Amino acid sequence: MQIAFTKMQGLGNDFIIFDNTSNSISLTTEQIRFIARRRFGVGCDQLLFVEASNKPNVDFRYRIFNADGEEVQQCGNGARCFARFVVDKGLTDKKNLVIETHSGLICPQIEENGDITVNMGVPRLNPVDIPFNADKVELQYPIMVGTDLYKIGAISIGNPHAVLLVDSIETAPVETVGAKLSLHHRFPQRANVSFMQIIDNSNIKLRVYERGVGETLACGTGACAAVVVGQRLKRLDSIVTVNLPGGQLQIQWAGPDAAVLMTGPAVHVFEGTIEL
Ligand SMILES: N[C@@H](CCC[C@H](N)C(=O)O)C(=O)O
Repeated sequence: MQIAFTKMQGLGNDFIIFDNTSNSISLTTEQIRFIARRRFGVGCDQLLFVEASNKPNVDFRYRIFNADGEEVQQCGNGARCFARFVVDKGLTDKKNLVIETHSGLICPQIEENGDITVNMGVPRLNPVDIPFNADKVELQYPIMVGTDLYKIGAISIGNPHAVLLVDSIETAPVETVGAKLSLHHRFPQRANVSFMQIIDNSNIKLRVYERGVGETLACGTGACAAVVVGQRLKRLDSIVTVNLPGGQLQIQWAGPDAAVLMTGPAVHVFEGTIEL
């Protein structure tokens, strides 16, 4: 079976996108892992499926699979690539979209300069909604990783995140502590783990160990999570430039009950077909 796909990237967080508005492509976990595997398959961090929505006033449905084959709820860089894809493919001529995901609606808007701003919804801090094992909402939670004690912000941007503050992004223990926290028993659905160095009130550096992938060059929801945690600690302003290994995102959050807005690029890389 030959399947057509589009390769896209947002700050080096890369995606294989399948158009299921006129197809009914269904892949097994093994096929997803094969496609995502670098050097053996096409290679990507996530696979995205564009589908029609049957909800009123909703333009499309968006499904996301991590490279390990697991379906997840949300993806920030993927949302921008999704919006660029549906416009470039002529599936819509709208500049403001409403997209259904497993964790609610998100609203991408195509900017004049080609960047895309996505309303990622209101961040969820209640432990039960993340989900994270804790009795009440705290700014930071103490958590043991082996014999070491860390403090994390825990938050959902539609998907679960832990955020740690570090003095130096270069020496942050992303592959070690990130991997362990991602699988920590207090996150029953596992977590994405961000390491944030605060440069000043409106600039941070960030590296993210993504659930189901490992460290990526950028994570949009991780950037949103870090800015909300930094603001709640009164360390960040309402508009923040997030410097990730793959480039910059602008994140805006006006505080409790406000939605997080993420602005950044989405880039088409190539079209391909794969034999499965
Ligand atoms: N790269 C993404 C997040 C993708 C999903 C994540 N790994 C998860 O398991 O929740 C982003 O840009 O937000």
